[in-house]
Amino acid sequence: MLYLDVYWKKYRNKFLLALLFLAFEAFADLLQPAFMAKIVDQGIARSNMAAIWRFGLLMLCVTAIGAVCASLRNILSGLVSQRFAQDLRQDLYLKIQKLPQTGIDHFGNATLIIRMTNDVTRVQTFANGLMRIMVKAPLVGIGSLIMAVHLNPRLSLVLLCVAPLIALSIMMNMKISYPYFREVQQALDQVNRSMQRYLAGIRVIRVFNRSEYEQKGFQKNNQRLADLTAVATKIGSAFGPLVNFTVNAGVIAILWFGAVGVNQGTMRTGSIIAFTNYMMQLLFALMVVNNAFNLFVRAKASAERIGEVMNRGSDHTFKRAMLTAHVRNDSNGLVFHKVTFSYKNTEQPVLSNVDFRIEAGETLGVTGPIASGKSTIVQLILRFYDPDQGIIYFRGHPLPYYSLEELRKRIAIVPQEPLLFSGSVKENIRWGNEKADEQAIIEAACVADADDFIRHLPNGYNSLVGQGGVNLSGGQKQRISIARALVRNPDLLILDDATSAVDAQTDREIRSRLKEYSECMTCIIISQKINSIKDANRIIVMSNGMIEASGTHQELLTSSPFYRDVCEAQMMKGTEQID
Ligand SMILES: Nc1ncnc2c1ncn2[C@@H]1O[C@H](COP(=O)(O)OP(=O)(O)OP(=O)(O)O)[C@@H](O)[C@H]1O
Repeated sequence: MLYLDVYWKKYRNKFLLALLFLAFEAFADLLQPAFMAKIVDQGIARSNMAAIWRFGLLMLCVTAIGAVCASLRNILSGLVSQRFAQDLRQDLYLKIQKLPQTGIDHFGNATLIIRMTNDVTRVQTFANGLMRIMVKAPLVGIGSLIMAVHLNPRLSLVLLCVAPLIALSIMMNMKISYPYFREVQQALDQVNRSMQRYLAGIRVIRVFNRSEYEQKGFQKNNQRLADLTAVATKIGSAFGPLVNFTVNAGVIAILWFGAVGVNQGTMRTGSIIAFTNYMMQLLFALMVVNNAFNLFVRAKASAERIGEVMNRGSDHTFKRAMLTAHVRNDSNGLVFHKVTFSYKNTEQPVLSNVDFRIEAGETLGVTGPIASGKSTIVQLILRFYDPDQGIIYFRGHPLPYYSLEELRKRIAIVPQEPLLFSGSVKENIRWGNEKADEQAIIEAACVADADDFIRHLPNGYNSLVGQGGVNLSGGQKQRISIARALVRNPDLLILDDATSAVDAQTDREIRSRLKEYSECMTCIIISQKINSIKDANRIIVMSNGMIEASGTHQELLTSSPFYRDVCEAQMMKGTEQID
């Protein structure tokens, strides 16, 4: 948990100051039974009012100092723990932003959310507790022990028997309950995952009448969370009464021995009262330590889960210096050189020995059956993943030559599922390039054949789009998404099935405008629609992760049976006339 060092260094001084106030507070608590003994033995027993006043006032002063220290410590502990949690959440957010796709796949969305919220809160609660009570308890406990031994060494033997028993039960508590708290957090992840799944697919679930089925899945996860929490809490709460019982037995033993001592004239009543008080303070301290261990095991489990994310390395390496040796001067576009790749959980390679090139300003069409690896090509270009074998060159350099930011600045993608955010249409387009001015936005919308429909919206470019673009049709969303990609002025534009929801006429319109828009922009169009790719300089036909055929539209009509069949099928459908 080395990542916590940063926060320790940042807040160490304030933390230690809070502990100093806490120590004064503990000291004030410890003095009180001693004053009380003096009041009883020197004041009440001897009817000495002056002694009662003197020790009474001293006791009040010490209590007041303790109260001021407690207030200051409260202010500091609140401040430090909140700032610490804020920093931790912020850093975790930044770390998640920088995690490679393999890292995101590894954790999953649900657990990342829980780690950022619930786990951070647990660590914060523990840090706050440390400054409020957890450190005070051992101080008061040890102080009580010292004062008690000082007051009556013989009676202290009782403490020596009780204390190890209590320490033993606290250690057992920690050892037994720790694994359960880790499991509780994992179960919470599961509950979150079911909820996320439901919300993501809410429309489909309702249409298919599968709400009950989904509810059962949720119920199962929820039940597991409740069961595990119950077990973990039971274990924790079984130890509390055990500690309580042991200390109370100790108190009774002290009262019994004390009574015998008073009868024999070897002890004074005030000392017995003070001794019992110290014993109670020790009891309280040990109970707090026991609770603190409960909080500690939870916080430790949470801190480890946060640490797993914080310590996850970046798979991406920025190797500009190393890779200058690999420069390819023969191409200024995009080159896939014998690329083979599999996802972590796939046995067979998803791409095998894929080899193609497109020059700057050219258009590459990619087609092929479902799951043939078309979108995976895009994932590799954007470096969400790196190839297992082979090299991808962009503008003459292997991809790792560029920093991720630099690379992605030069590329724009229109994904299969357009993602719009709540805000105006204009804001959604400008999201692609915050420096884009009004004219650039309109120009991009015109190329994407979106200008016309946007102007017909109630407030034109200022019309509001709901989260996810709920108030727009699929085709409208796709066109705004294309405009957003264009305002980036990318060197490479990737359209991944980006016009699947627009009609053939609009599709043709967009393609012809794209050609005029930028002559030097390289373009990759992935599509099952032959019309969308037929004008490309080169088309590759993917099959089972391999390039089955490549060439121009005319060449493929003779060389690729798959391409020819798809072409004929789309012509026969009538709706997709190949022009
Ligand atoms: N993140 C992932 N993890 C594991 N396997 C994946 C992942 N993404 C895709 N795959 C698998 O890789 C294979 C190729 O998927 P890909 O999305 O590249 O196909 P595609 O040709 O684009 O398909 P489609 O036309 O349906 O979009 C599929 O078998 C798919 O299950």
